[in-house]
Formats: sequence, structure tokens, C-alpha cells
Amino acid sequence: MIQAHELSKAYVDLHRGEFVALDGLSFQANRGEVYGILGPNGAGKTTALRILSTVLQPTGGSAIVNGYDVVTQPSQVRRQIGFMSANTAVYDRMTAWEMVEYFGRLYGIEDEPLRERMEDLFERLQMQEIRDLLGAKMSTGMKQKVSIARAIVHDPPILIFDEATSGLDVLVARAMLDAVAELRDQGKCIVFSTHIMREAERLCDRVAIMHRGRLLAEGNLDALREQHDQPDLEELFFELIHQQEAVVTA
Ligand SMILES: Nc1ncnc2c1ncn2[C@@H]1O[C@H](COP(=O)(O)OP(=O)(O)OP(=O)(O)O)[C@@H](O)[C@H]1O
Repeated sequence: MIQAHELSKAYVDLHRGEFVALDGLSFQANRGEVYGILGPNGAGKTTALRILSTVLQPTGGSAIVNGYDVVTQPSQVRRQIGFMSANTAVYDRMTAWEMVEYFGRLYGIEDEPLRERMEDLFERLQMQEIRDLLGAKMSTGMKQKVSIARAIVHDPPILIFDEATSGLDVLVARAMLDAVAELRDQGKCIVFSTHIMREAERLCDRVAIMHRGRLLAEGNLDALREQHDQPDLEELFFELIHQQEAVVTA
């Protein structure tokens, strides 16, 4: 469903000049799996996910999303994906229903199918009680539900979650992870970035471990643990990062 090949991104900024934030990321994510992009702050996770969702253009490499090229077919790509991050906005002056409806219309869904889809979504995400609540009056957990609903209203086959649990309390974060697992079970292809290893262990089938824009390890979680002879993902993560730091500073 997603094939990224040697994706790279160099930013030019005043202080650092040309700065390579993403350096040859390759991976494949499939239907019915959660693919984890793991890395510490600044690893390049958001950059990679923004390229996949066509918000940013890569400076090298390519990516195909459900058959469409992110550079040459961006509008088709956008129809294949739902994107959600911790910063996804919920508008203060719209109700939950109005917000999801607004995005459904942006995706060009006709009135009647949109209403049916929303009834189903509000039921499944247990949002009936916040249907008429204004964004300004919602708790963080309620806002997260609205953000999920808005990301999936057009029923995309691919979902991209960028550090979506960041800043959430444990209960809301768990509800969010459960929602992601349910979407996976429905056959969606999910790319999920996080720096929280326990989340990755709970949710991800395969992962890419990144640091400083580079891919340090990639593949099935159990295979990675076996290959590196390290059963604890957090330890494995530290070891890989430590090794790369040693190479960079040598
Ligand atoms: N627009 C930009 N211009 C210059 N540098 C940028 C820009 N956006 C990101 N970067 C740099 O690229 C690197 C990767 O950033 P990115 O946000 O992709 O990492 P991340 O893994 O998502 O980190 P975090 O977990 O902190 O969100 C960082 O060093 C960041 O400062």
C-alpha cells in the first residue's frame, strides 16, 4: 500500500544552511498492518510522514501510496489517506458534528452518504453525547475522537498518525491506541510514528527505527529483537542510537 524508496529531504535554513532531515528512508507498509516509525526528537519522522501525505516534497527518492506517486499525483494520494497528528486542530466554534461534516464535504462526499457515514462513525467512536458540543467545550479526549473521525470520514484505505498520542493522559492515549488497532483490524494500512517504545510494542507489526534522518533498523519486531539479541525494544532502540552516535562522533 505504501512503498517508500530512498526518500530524502534537505531543508535550507539560515543557521544550518542545507540540513538533511531525511536521508534515504525505504520501507513498505501493507494492508491490515500498523507500521511504526520510531525515533527520538528530530529523527525525521514528521518530515517523512509529511512527504507521504504530500504536504512536503522530497528532495530525493520516491513514494507510492496505494498506487499513486506522491510527487506527480498528489491529489489522488490525498484521497487515499487520512492524516492525524497531536496538533490536528479542532475548531472552537464548531460542534463535533459540524466539524466532521465540514471535512466530509471537503472530500466531496454527497449529503446522504455523508450523513450515513457520520451516523456510523459517531456510533462506533462513541461520540453521540458530544455530537452538539462546541470544540471550545471539549476535553482533550473528546477532541481526539473528533480528530480521528475527521481523518477517517472519507474512509481512506491508509491512515497516517504522527505522534498522535503525544500530550494525552494514559486513558485517552489507550483509547486512541485501541481505535488504531480497530482500524488495522478493518484492513486499513496504518503508519504510526512515536518515540514511545511501549506504544510501538503494543501496536506495531513492523517498524523503522530512525535517528538523525537515517534508518537504523527495519522490519518485523520479533525478527529485530532476535537479530540484535535484545528482547527489550527500548534497550534495542538505545543500543542502535548509541552505536550511530559513536560512528558520527568518531
Ligand atoms: N522547515 C524546516 N526547516 C529546517 N529544518 C527543519 C524544518 N522542519 C524540520 N526541520 C529539522 O529537521 C529535523 C527533523 O525534524 P522532524 O520534525 O521531521 O523530526 P521528528 O522525528 O518528527 O521529531 P519530533 O519527535 O521532535 O517531532 C530536525 O532537526 C528539524 O529541526
